[in-house]
This record gives sequence, C-alpha cells and structure tokens, in this order.
Amino acid sequence: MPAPTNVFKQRLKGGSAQIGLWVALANPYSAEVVSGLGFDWLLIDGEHAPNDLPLLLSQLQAMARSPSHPVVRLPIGEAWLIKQVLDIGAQTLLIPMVESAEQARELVRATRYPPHGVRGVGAALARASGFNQIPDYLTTANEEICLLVQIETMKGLAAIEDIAAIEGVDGLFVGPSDLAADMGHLGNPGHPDVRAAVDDGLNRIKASGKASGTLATTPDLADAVLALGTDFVAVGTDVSLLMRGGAELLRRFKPEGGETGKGSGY
Ligand SMILES: O=C(O)C(=O)C[C@H](O)[C@@H](O)CO
Repeated sequence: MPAPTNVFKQRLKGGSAQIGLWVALANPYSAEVVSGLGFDWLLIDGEHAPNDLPLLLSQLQAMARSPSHPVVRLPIGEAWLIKQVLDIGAQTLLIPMVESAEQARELVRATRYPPHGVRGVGAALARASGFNQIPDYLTTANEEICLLVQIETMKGLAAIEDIAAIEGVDGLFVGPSDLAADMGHLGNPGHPDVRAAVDDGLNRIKASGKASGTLATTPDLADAVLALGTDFVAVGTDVSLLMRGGAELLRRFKPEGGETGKGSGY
C-alpha cells in the first residue's frame, strides 16, 4: 500500500486551471466550513496567518474528508520545518521567497527521503504514514510530494528559468504583494509595472513547462491571469470574504457605517 496519491499534483499536469482559496483564519472550524465549498485547492497560510504546527495539523484534519486539496504555505523554507509539516500529512507545500536554483534544489532535497534528499525518517510516528499503517510509505512518499515555490522578488523573477529547471520543483507561484514591495510599489500590487511583471513571470513559468500559479484578489485579476493559462490560481481569501461580506451586510442596515467601521482602516 503506497503513500496517498497527490491528486492536485496530477491535476496540475492535466491542463485545467485549479481554482483555490486562501485560508488564513487559522481555525479548524472555519477551515472545515470552506472545505465544503468545492474549491480545487485550499492554501493554509503558515506565513501570514497565526498558524503553528498544531493548528496546521488541526486544519489538515478538518479538511480530510473534502476533495479540496490542502496546500500548506510555510513561513520559511527550512528543512526542519518541511520535515515536520510533511510528517503531519501535508503533501503539497508552498515555500515563500525563493530566489535561486540552488535554493530550490535544497528545498527539493528537504522534501525527499534519502538517497534523493535529507528528509528525516519519522514515519513510525507520523500522520502522513497513517501512523505507520501504510507499509510502503517510505518508498513511495517522494513521488507524491508537490513542491511549489514563490517568486516574489526581482531576483526571483530573474531566476525563473533556472528555478523551473530544477527537478522536483512542480510549480512556481508569483506573489504579487511582495513583488510589488520589492519593485518599490509597496501596497500596490495593481500597479501597471507590477501587473506586467506578474504576467511576464507567469508566461515564462508556463513556457518552462512547470505549473504557474498566483493569487488574484479580484475577479477581474483572476480572469486576466486565467486567460494566460495559469495553472493554479487562488481567487480570494477567507479573511476578505468575511470582512467584505460583513461590511456589506452592515451597510444594508447602517448606511452611515458602524462605530468600528469609522476610520477603522479596513
Ligand atoms: O506576495 C504575495 O502576494 C503573496 O505571497 C500572497 C500574500 O502573502 C497573501 O497573504 C495575500 O496578501
């Protein structure tokens, strides 16, 4: 009996865009709620949401019955953390701030058991192996890992082809917010120069043969990047859905806005 099949990794090669949702409420209850919506993938954000390892685990467990594939974003691409997140059962990782082929190569090695990498062997204790109930986990796990790396600086943009050429990198995700910051447009990912850089990056990733991905925070932006043939696109976040939906509901009954809404800056 092998490691669980990573259907998201398979679907990335299938040619149909995978539509995702950013999950940043850091709560297994809300994670289970959105896991029933039907998104192809759900990004559990370990970088900008207050998620520690136990919370990441509880959200993976909450999503377990859903066909939506969980993608876990780490706060940083370090082998010790990759080991822990893989052991709790994540099979698809998104690693931020990748800027070189060498960095990508080390990330691949961190996701692989020897001799192809340096992932520590703890399957006997791990949820990933069904707590050792999957007899062939160790010898089949490598193939079911999907590694997605973030391109979100000018240096990363310049290295796209080199990073995409690394075996074991399955997809490259262009991060508009951090790229905007690095380009001198902090807080303005919609700046024409940033939009052009994002689209150029996505096109080059696509041309490299690896899966291309990004986050589009408006339907129009999502339509634009999907028109490029982008393979995995997050089209919103749970936090913004809650905030926008709540603000709209409040305006219905308090057009002047609530006390907390005045100058709240949201
Ligand atoms: O740089 C980006 O954009 C991303 O990596 C996505 C953001 O981090 C996400 O938190 C939405 O703002």
